[in-house]
Amino acid sequence: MPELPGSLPLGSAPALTVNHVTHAFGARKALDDVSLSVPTGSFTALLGPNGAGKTTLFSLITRLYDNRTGRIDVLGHDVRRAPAAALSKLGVVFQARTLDLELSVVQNLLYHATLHGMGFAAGRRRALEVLAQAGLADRAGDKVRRLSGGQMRRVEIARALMHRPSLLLLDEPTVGLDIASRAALVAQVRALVAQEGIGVLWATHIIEEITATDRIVVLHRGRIRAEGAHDAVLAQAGAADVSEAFLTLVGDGPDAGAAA
Ligand SMILES: Nc1ncnc2c1ncn2[C@@H]1O[C@H](COP(=O)(O)OP(=O)(O)OP(=O)(O)O)[C@@H](O)[C@H]1O
Repeated sequence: MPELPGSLPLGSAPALTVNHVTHAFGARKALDDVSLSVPTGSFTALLGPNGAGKTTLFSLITRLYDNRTGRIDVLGHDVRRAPAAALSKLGVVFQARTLDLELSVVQNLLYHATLHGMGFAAGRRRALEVLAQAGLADRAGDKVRRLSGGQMRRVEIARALMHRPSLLLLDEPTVGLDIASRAALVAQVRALVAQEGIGVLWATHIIEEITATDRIVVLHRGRIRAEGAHDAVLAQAGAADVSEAFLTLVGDGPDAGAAA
């Protein structure tokens, strides 16, 4: 079978499928019958305003919360029935920073490698590889505390890639970064999609981060308002650009949430 650059076989399962998932906190539904997919080799932007349900969705995919309705598959593995197989294919960068500031960059990565059952030598080799990919090979021995915010984010992405996941989730990774750091981060992740064929779900409310080759999922008040290729979402919203589509789909006007 032909292979994508990241050695994912063509025709393999999507990196992520979410089918009819609902999640409530008390009486409030944070997610309401949500279905979406992230093909391998795609950059899928999950676009939603504050409170849309993006973090709740990530918490269900990563099994911080248990999905009691519907089904979530990572590369064809049901996260409920086969959590070990599903989580082994999943890399995550959470909204809050989770590096140990007092350890070196490479120590942070090796800690993650150990959690994934990698031996020391293999872990070290892979750490240097992902740091080189992230343009941070020369910072491997530095304490994380000495890095800039943008560099820390890039280390977190490198760490998430240590175990060669097929799906990478990033929850508003550019929050608090300046424009140059934001651009470097987006470029790093787009290169991964192009070169390694992984699927990326990138949660954001920053429209400038989205390009015409992306897939877009618009989430608002826990419901999917649109999903598809960039141009298809614009056509569905009758919009000339993503900003206009976003306002039409999540605004408070008469057309808001027409798909709901
Ligand atoms: N632990 C919780 N307990 C109660 N309600 C919650 C909890 N977590 C989230 N919610 C509610 O669920 C809804 C979705 O929140 P969520 O954090 O998933 O949205 P979000 O799209 O990630 O927002 P943001 O962009 O602000 O991070 C909101 O109404 C929020 O108040």
